[in-house]
Amino acid sequence: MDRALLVGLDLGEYEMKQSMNELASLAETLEIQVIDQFVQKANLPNGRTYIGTGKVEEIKKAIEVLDIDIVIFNDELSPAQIRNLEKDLEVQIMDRSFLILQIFSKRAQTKEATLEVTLAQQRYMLPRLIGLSSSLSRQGGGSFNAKGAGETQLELDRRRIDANITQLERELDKIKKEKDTARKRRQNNEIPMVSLVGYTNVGKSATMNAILDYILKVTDKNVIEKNMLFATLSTFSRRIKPEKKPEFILTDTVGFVSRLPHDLVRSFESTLSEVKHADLILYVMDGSSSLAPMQIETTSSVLKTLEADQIPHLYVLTHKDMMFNDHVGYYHDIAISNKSYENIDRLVDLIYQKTYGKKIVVTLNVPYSEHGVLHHLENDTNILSKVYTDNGTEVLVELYEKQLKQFIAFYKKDITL
Ligand SMILES: Nc1nc2c(ncn2[C@@H]2O[C@H](COP(=O)(O)OP(=O)(O)OP(=O)(O)O)[C@@H](O)[C@H]2O)c(=O)[nH]1
Ligand SMILES: [Mg+2]
Repeated sequence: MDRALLVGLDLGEYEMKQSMNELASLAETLEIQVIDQFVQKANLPNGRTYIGTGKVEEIKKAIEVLDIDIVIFNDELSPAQIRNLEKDLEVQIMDRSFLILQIFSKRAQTKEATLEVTLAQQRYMLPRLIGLSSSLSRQGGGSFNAKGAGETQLELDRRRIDANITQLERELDKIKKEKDTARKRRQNNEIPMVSLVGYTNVGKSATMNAILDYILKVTDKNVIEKNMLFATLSTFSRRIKPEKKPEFILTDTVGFVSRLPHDLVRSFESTLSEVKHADLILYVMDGSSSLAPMQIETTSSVLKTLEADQIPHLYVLTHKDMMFNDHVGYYHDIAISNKSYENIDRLVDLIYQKTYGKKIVVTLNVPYSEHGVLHHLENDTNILSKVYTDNGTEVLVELYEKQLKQFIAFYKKDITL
């Protein structure tokens, strides 16, 4: 197991302790052992080494004493900073972005996610080739200062990465087009699409499973839920069709983390396109965590980047079973438990209200020639009564406002007032 030191620069921009703890969890996700951490207060990062010269010296000593293999920085470093730090500290240097990219790369399971992570990694590497090639050449015993041969190699590497990026973009574009077609088909059918969105490890997948299990009594189609960062790296969509109600598509998505590498958000366009085209977004937060406000802020800012911040949404707090009292300080539309399933039915009701509108009761007159319609009504609405008349079946039904469009030809009168 690699032994690491964490280093953070406190510029007063965010809560440092919490951010360093998160960095430690990210490192542990990659099975890196965190031995110690250093935080320095500053007004500005040092252009050459990110942290100040004195701090570099202090860390160098710690590296020797503690037998450290890697130093991980809680920010994205410039290519020059990585290079200089590698030279000064003589161990592997990682920044926050690199760490997150590594986790995504290890976890990616679908072809789409694998392509996206690889693309993000290549985009991240391109401007940093000099630093990377320096550590490669050091491993090979050569000197990265050697001009000529080194530069040619660099140029070759750059061209190879450029070609890779083009190829990956092309493959992803193909997948995106296929998904666009599938989505258009669903949109034409007017099936609402609902996306679960939020910080990593807040309970998005668990909410999906709870809905599948509690409402549909389906357990074999569950998605993976785990107490770890980035358990989900692909979007999974499931059709939700309770008895006597219309259907909607529920999508579980990749979790966010604060300061997600820019390259990653850009590369996950295809996966996150699901979110961009949703009819309703469920902002999922862990109601038992003091980090909920920070998590929701991060989520909102990523959604803004995706231009998805104007989509109708609901704030959903999970872990209701772990909240110590009913007084919840965070703004929310509903608090649920994915363990006891408390309020899962109410969440589903809210989803219907937001996507299909309010419930109404109407009388429909269905001619006997329209065989399919009664069957459709039985499946998708709540039939209150049926009377067989000379002109056809007169049905009193309870349904959602937006469903009426499908049956408007048979509309007789509105009972709801
Ligand atoms: N007690 C309790 N645990 C929950 C609840 N919701 C989720 N969990 C647990 O919290 C952990 C994280 O849940 P996930 O559903 O995997 O979280 P996620 O948001 O999908 O995380 P990523 O896929 O990593 O982004 C799991 O161990 C869940 O079982 C809840 O309401 N109550
Ligand atoms: Mg998940």
